[in-house]
Amino acid sequence: MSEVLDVSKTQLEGVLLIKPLTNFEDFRGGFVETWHQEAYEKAGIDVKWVQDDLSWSHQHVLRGFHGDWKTHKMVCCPYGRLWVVILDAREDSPTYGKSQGFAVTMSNRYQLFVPPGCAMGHVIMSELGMLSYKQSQYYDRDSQFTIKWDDPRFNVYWPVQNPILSLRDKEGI
Ligand SMILES: Cc1cn([C@H]2C[C@H](O)[C@@H](COP(=O)(O)OP(=O)(O)O[C@H]3O[C@H](C)C(=O)[C@H](O)[C@H]3O)O2)c(=O)[nH]c1=O
Repeated sequence: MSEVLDVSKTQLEGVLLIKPLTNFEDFRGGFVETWHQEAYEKAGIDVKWVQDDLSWSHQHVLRGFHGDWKTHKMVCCPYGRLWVVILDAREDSPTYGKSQGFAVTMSNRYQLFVPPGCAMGHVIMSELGMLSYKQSQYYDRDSQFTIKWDDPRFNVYWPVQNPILSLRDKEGI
């Protein structure tokens, strides 16, 4: 049975920070539940996930910002240390244009619940970093939007100034 979730609001409308309390560690290693339907429902998070993803990157790789208008995401870091930034791209949101960064790491086990219309970017702070995220919609590249990591309109803080980027992220296309 899962422990009670520690769910807190963030500076961004609808984005939640979750600190799973099943942080079990012993001399062998550790264990954490990353989803428990009943416990998350009790915490007000009731989403049917249809896809689970793992993305791994080398130090200072930055992926994003990417988002779409339909998909909820549940994000965590199974390995390494990430700096994850969520940017509210919803023009009708009270926090439109605002961003918030989070250290999401294997050791803190933090999860982020990200609603549609919020773009996500992350940069790897460890030698190797893995992002794991659940999606409520199947991947559809054509329905995604991209915002440049350093778009001057949003003045986002990043702990890395010269990240390693894909062409898509370099061009913001
Ligand atoms: C997202 C996704 C990608 N792919 C394939 C498509 C490409 O052949 C390859 C890499 O895709 P892409 O370069 O778009 O991946 P990222 O730039 O890391 O972006 C993706 O992963 C970061 C972490 C995000 O946060 C984005 O939401 C997501 O778009 O994986 C799939 O087959 N299924 C998928 O759900």
